[in-house]
Amino acid sequence: MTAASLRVEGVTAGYGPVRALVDVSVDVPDGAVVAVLGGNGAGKSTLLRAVSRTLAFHGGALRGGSVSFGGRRLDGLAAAELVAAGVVLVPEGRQMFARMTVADNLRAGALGARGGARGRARGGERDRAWGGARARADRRAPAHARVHGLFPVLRQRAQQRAGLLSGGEQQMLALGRALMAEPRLLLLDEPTLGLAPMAAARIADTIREINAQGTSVLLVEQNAAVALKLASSAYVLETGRVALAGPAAELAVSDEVRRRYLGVVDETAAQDAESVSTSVPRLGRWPA
Ligand SMILES: Nc1ncnc2c1ncn2[C@@H]1O[C@H](COP(=O)(O)OP(=O)(O)OP(=O)(O)O)[C@@H](O)[C@H]1O
Repeated sequence: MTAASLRVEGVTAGYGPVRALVDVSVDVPDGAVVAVLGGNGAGKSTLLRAVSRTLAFHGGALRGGSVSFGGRRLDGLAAAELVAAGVVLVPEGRQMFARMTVADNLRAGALGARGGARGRARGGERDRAWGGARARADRRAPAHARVHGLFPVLRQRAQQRAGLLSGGEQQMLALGRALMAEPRLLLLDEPTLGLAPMAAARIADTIREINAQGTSVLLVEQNAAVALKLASSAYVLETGRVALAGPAAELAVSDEVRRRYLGVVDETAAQDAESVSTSVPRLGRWPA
């Protein structure tokens, strides 16, 4: 295993009586984009929670297996320690501080594992702590420069409340905030969900660029066509188990993936249907 590869081995996890993952193994080689596909409830978010040590926040627990990054076991760490280890989750729904400015959201991302600056402190004490934290965050000039280079709009909107950004801009802020912690591995949960096609394409391009700059990515994405284009390898989860895995280019042409996740109509059925109507769509709702 190289310095920054992720290895999920035989992970079983669930919520109370619900078994959401069963004996799941996933590898993200250093520098790779790896996609996880699957229908609703297949266990994709649970996998990211198992890696990011956030299962407990959702009432879940890891019940077996191990997760390691760069040879270091992650399953004994607290969620906050993950950031220091170089692993940062961008959760589904972006979850920014809507009433804080864009600039302060980015600063919050830089705090990461240092933690506590806004934690237990109150009133003036909290303001002083946050002031110190802001100053520390502002020293992260290379991370700031990288984020503003990727997302010039975040510099233009620096003093605007995050809640006023468009959906696409909020996703940029969520990615930017994660990058402020200078991660070696990003865990992305549905980054294009709910975005218009142009905004989704923009986010996909940015993920490619972030990866080209040296950050590995484990990508959960409902848009299978986008995910398979970005990724070098992919895993398909079905009811908590790995049903298919392999190079993304191979999965993209596999009949099962095409039918179930790329919305491609079965050839024979399509030909039968075409004999009745010439307007049968060969491709479903996912844009290429
Ligand atoms: N907080 C929770 N408490 C109880 N059960 C949960 C919780 N979160 C997820 N589950 C269950 O765990 C299973 C896997 O869910 P998970 O959210 O990981 O799937 P998913 O592939 O990400 O699906 P989706 O795309 O719908 O989010 C499902 O049966 C789901 O109902």
